[in-house]
Order: sequence, then structure tokens, then C-alpha cells
Amino acid sequence: MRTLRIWGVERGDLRSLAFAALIAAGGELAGLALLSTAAWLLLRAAEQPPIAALTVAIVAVRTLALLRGTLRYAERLAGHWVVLRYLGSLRTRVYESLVPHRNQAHGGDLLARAVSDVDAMQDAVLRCVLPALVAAGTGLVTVIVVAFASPVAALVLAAGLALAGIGLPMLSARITGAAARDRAPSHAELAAHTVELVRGADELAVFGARERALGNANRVADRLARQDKRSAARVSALGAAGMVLQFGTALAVCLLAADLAGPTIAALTLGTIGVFEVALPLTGAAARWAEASASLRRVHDLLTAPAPRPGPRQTPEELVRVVATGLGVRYPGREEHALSGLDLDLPYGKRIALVGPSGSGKSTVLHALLGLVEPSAGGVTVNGVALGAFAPEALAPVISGALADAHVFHTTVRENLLLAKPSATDAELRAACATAGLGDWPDGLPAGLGTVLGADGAAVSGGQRQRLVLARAMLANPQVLLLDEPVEGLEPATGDAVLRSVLAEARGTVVLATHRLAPLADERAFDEIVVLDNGKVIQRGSHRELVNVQGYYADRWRAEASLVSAAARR
Ligand SMILES: Nc1ncnc2c1ncn2[C@@H]1O[C@H](COP(=O)(O)OP(=O)(O)OP(=O)(O)O)[C@@H](O)[C@H]1O
Repeated sequence: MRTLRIWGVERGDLRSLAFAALIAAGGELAGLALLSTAAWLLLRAAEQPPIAALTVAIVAVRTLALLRGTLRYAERLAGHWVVLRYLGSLRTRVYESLVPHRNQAHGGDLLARAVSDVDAMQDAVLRCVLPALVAAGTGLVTVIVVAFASPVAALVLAAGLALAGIGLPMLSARITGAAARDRAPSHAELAAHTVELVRGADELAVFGARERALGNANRVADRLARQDKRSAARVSALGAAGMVLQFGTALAVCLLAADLAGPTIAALTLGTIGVFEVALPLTGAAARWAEASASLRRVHDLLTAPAPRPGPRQTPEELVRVVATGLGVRYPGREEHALSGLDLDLPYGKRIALVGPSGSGKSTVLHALLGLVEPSAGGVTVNGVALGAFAPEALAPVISGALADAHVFHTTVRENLLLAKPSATDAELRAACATAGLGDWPDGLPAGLGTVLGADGAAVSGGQRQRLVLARAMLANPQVLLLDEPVEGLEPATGDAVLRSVLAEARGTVVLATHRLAPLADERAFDEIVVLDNGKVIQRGSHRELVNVQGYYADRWRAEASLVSAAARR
């Protein structure tokens, strides 16, 4: 009962499914009766009895032929009606349970997978559950009818049907399940190769590596084809075993009923062959069920995932203090922690810079402060309330910023900016662009702010795209502004000037992840500099404190200063 509740199956759905199965079983039984009666009629007619002895059978054949067609049509209607009605309500429940995951980095993938998982359920009910119910009903009635003519033949028929309808499908499910598990890594590998071939087509062509990449993808595709062929051969062998079972049982029934009249033997034998036609497709249905079971498990997990605690929906009114305590992050599939044991205290207005070599965890800190990655240890609080307890829309005006991989939408410059502040006037949009170092760039575009950017901002340069993301962050004007290398790629002097104007416009707390140290030399600009390496804090303090202590920061500062003076000498 609990399982049915989880799946949202109502009593009405079960009744409709049973009704559809009943109609379908009726259709199959009508087909079997037609086959047997026709066989009986042919053989009896060969004995040339008076026509009156055949009248009932003749009428029965006509009636059964009509009944079979009508019931099959009704079964299609009833089966699809119940499944589509049930899936309608299931879809709503699945999408509702997806809502809390909408902020996940791969939320789009999650949605796409949920859509195909729910579709797989339709297949599972129509092509697995319904045929199994129909086969069980048809088999049972046939065995009972045969038992009236010959109880021993009925026993043999029951045993044959159990093997064909239960034994073979179980074997088939086991073979397909094992094959799907074996194939999963190859599937993932092929998908990764395909994505690289498509997304990296230009680079592969430029470096002459296309043939090699194609070869790698083809090797995986061949391996996958071999695995598919192996499991298909095994399932086909089961199909062949089913046919041997079908004709073996029919022969046994024929021999066991040998002392009955010829037409009855023919009716029983053909009926036996016919009822196997209902049971044998279950071998294929079980294989389908095994393939769909991963989808069913995922939908089940989604439906049973604990609902997130209802957090404050209101944006904190007062000025916020963000605190990270013992913050650790480990990405799925990674052994080592991307971040560990980070403590940050960010009262409103504090400005800190995160510095460190590439891969040291700077972006991970920003993602964790935005709640985009799940901490593996410790956590982040906003005014003492866990970050995860807030509804995302409540936090948006409080903490946001410009991330390195921020998306630029395939729409106009205006729409891209209005995302941050829907009520902004064109003058505000232009001001944000100017602060982000774009100057009067929008006015120089073919249609000004109305110019449509390509997919993921393909129609603008990388630097312009980055500054557009920065302008969007400035327009949002959050209490806590997170900036990930906001001016990387700009000529250093211009970049420093843009950063200065961004810091001057920012109203509250700022967390800046940066490689460039020159802007940090201004002691008034940053209260603290945190140096990360391998996800751990290795130094923290003001610029003056850090340059005087041996270590990454002092070394980098000297290297940067010598580059600057060399450039000045030139
Ligand atoms: N989505 C992810 N999945 C798995 N590992 C990740 C993911 N994002 C980052 N990492 C790993 O986490 C570590 C920290 O990465 P992060 O991007 O935070 O470093 P970073 O200091 O910002 O680097 P950079 O200066 O190059 O941007 C790296 O080892 C990186 O490979």
C-alpha cells in the first residue's frame, strides 16, 4: 500500500488497469477459442455429420471473430486511457519534486532525464505490466478449460506455461540487467567522445586530431556493438527455447489427449500453441522491464527524496553577515577535497580577496557561498540561518555576482541584463555597462540594447561577454557581491580601472577571486586576502602582512612586480 502511495497510484487507476487487463484477456481468449473452434469445425466437417451438428460451431466462429476484433480495439483504448491518465498525474508529481533541484549545476540534465524516465514508465506499464496480467489471466482460463477435457494435459500445459511465462522472462531480465550494467561505462564513454567531437570540432580540426578522436569514438562504438550483439544473441536463444517449449508442450498435450475424439485433440493442440503466443512475448517484455528498471528507480528516488525544510521565503531585511565554518567541498567522483576547513566571517561591508594557483579552490568557495555546490563538511550561514534553508528566490537579492562560467542567453543585450533587475531603465543598463568597462558599447551595436546575442553569447567577443556578465552582476547590486576573475583577459591597466569602478559601485560585502595581485596592494580596497592552495588556506592577512612573509603570495607579488617594471621599461 505504501509503495502504491509513493507512486501516486490511486484505487481508480488500479480498477482501470484491471478492467483493461480483463478486456485484453477477453480478446486473447476469444482469439484462442476462435482458433480451437475453427480447428474442431474443420475436422468435424471432414467426418460429414448432419449440418445441424455444426451449426453452433459455425455461429461461434463468426461471433468469436467479431468479438476478438472488438475486444482488441477496446483493450487498446482502455490500456492507453489508464496509462495516459496516470502518467499525467505522475508527471506533475515528478516535476514538483524536481523544483528544489532547479539550482543544481546540472538541473537541465536532471529535467531531461526525468522526462525520459517518466516516458519509460509508460512503456513499462503498457508493454510489461499489462501483457503480464493478460498472459496470467489467459493462461489460467485456458488451463481450466483444458482440465475439463484432460486433467493430465492441463497439468503439462500449466507447467509449460509457467516455464515460458515466468522462467524464461526471469532469465531474460537477468541477462538484460547484467548486459545493461556491463554496457553502462561504454555508453558513458561514447557519450563523452561524442560531446567532445561536436563541441571541440574546431580545435580537433586545427590540431589535426579529428581522425584520432573519431578513431577513439569508433573503438568504443564497436565495443558497444559487440556487447549489444552478445546480449541480443542470449535473448534470442531464450526466444528459441520458448518456441521449443511451445511445440513440445503442444505435442505432449496431443499425446496425452490421444484417447479423445480427433476434432477435440486438434482443438486442444491448436489452443495450446495459441496460448503460448500470449506467454512467449513476456520474454521480450522482461528484457524491456530490466532496461526500464533504472528509470523506475530514479523516479522512485525522486518521489521519495525528503522535501527540503521550508526555509524563510523572505529576503533578510537587515544587513547580512555571511559566515562559513569548516567549509569543505568534494565534487562527485573526486577522491580529494576541492576545499577543506575554510572559515570566513563576512560582516556586511567586508571585502576579501581569494588568491591561489589555478585549481586551488577559489571558484569553489564562490559556488559554495551561492549554494550551488553542496558542502561535504561544515556549512555557510546567513545571519545565523543555514544557507540551504533559504528559498533561492529569497537569497538572490542578497548574494549573487559574476561567475566565470555564467551563461549569456540567446536573446537581446537588454533581456540579458534585465535578468538581474527586471525594472531597470535603459539608463541604468547603460550605467551598469559603463561600470563593467563596456563604456558605450551597447550603443555601438547594430540594434543597441536590442541587439540579439548568439547562443551562449557567441556573437560577442569573450571579453565583452565577460563584462556583460559583470554588468549584470552590478545591476543586481546584491548585499554580497561575488566576483570570479571579473577582469581577466582585459589589458591589466584597463582591468584594474574596471575593478576599481566595480568596487566603488558595490554597496556591501565583496568576495573577489583573482590571479592578479596589483589591485590588492591598495590596503583600503580589501580588508583581508586569503591565499588558498589545494583547497586549504595557507596564508591570510592584509597585503602588507603577506608580501613580507615567504610564500606563494610574496613570490607571486615579486613576479608580478618585475613583469610590471619590465613592461614599464619597454
Ligand atoms: N564541477 C567539478 N567537478 C569536479 N571537480 C571540480 C569541479 N569544479 C572544480 N573541480 C576541481 O576542484 C578543484 C578546485 O577548482 P576551482 O575551480 O575551485 O579552482 P580555482 O582556484 O577557481 O581555479 P582557477 O583559478 O583555474 O579558476 C580543482 O581540482 C578542480 O579540478
